[in-house]
Amino acid sequence: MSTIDHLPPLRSVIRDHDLSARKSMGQNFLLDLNLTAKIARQAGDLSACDVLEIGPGPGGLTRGLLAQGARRVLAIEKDARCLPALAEIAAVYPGRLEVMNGDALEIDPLSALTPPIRVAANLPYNVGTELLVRWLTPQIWPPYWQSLTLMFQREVAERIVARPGSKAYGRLAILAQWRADARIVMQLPPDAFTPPPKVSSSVVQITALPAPRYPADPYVLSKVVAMAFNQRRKMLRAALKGLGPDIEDRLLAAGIEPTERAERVSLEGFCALARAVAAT
Ligand SMILES: C[S@@+](CC[C@H](N)C(=O)[O-])C[C@H]1O[C@@H](n2cnc3c(N)ncnc32)[C@H](O)[C@@H]1O
Repeated sequence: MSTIDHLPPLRSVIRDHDLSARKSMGQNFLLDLNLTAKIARQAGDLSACDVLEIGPGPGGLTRGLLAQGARRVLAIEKDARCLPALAEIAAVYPGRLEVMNGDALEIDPLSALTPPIRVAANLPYNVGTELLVRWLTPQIWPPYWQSLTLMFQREVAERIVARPGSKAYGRLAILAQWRADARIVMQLPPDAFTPPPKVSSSVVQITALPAPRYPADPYVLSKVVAMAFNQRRKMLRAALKGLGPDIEDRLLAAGIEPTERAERVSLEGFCALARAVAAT
């Protein structure tokens, strides 16, 4: 049986290329091409975009992104065993799929991409959060990406879209929602993957805003938020005392009670605090 792109079904690809899943590589493959097509559609209009994909594996999502009309896909895959399968996809989409073999934590793909850029990935769970934090804390505005369409374990997805007052609210929510709209667009049970992971998964759609929601220096905001949530049970005047002896005045200038705890402070409040700290 062949699919719409005239490539073999993913089970055959895995068998023919001997791609037995490796836990050490965070390999939980999506073999249902209807599902990967659905995730690719969540990424929006790809026709004018370069798409960065991390961890294409046997290429299910890659095929979805290309069939969806992506101008070009740059895929970074650590496991060299996947390269022949990906080369077969590249042959069906001439000039539109480039694969880099290596660790996404060590490769900076920016110079190889032409804006507008979207990122789409069924991320290896062991590196997903670290990659997201990097994408959320670039040195420049606007971010180099228009959108991030990313699979995470459900608990991490909930941290990205969390609101103040919830246990999930923290650094990920603030960094994501400061510069983007973030929402969960799909939920996937473990048995959607081969092999099934222990946890459920969610696809998060993070769409860059034309400008940050509130003014703040990204470095200062990042630092303040990291410190505040590092000791999330402490009052802010204690958690942030490393920012200087006058931290209580800074908190008050931002309209925040020094006895407040980080998880009850809104995004707007943290941006005001970043401005008050930067004014030192
Ligand atoms: C959860 S699987 C997803 C595979 C495929 N995209 C799919 O949806 O079926 C994660 C993929 O990321 C790759 N990977 C793991 N760590 C990586 C890293 N540090 N850099 C790049 N790829 C990595 C794995 O080899 C695997 O192919």
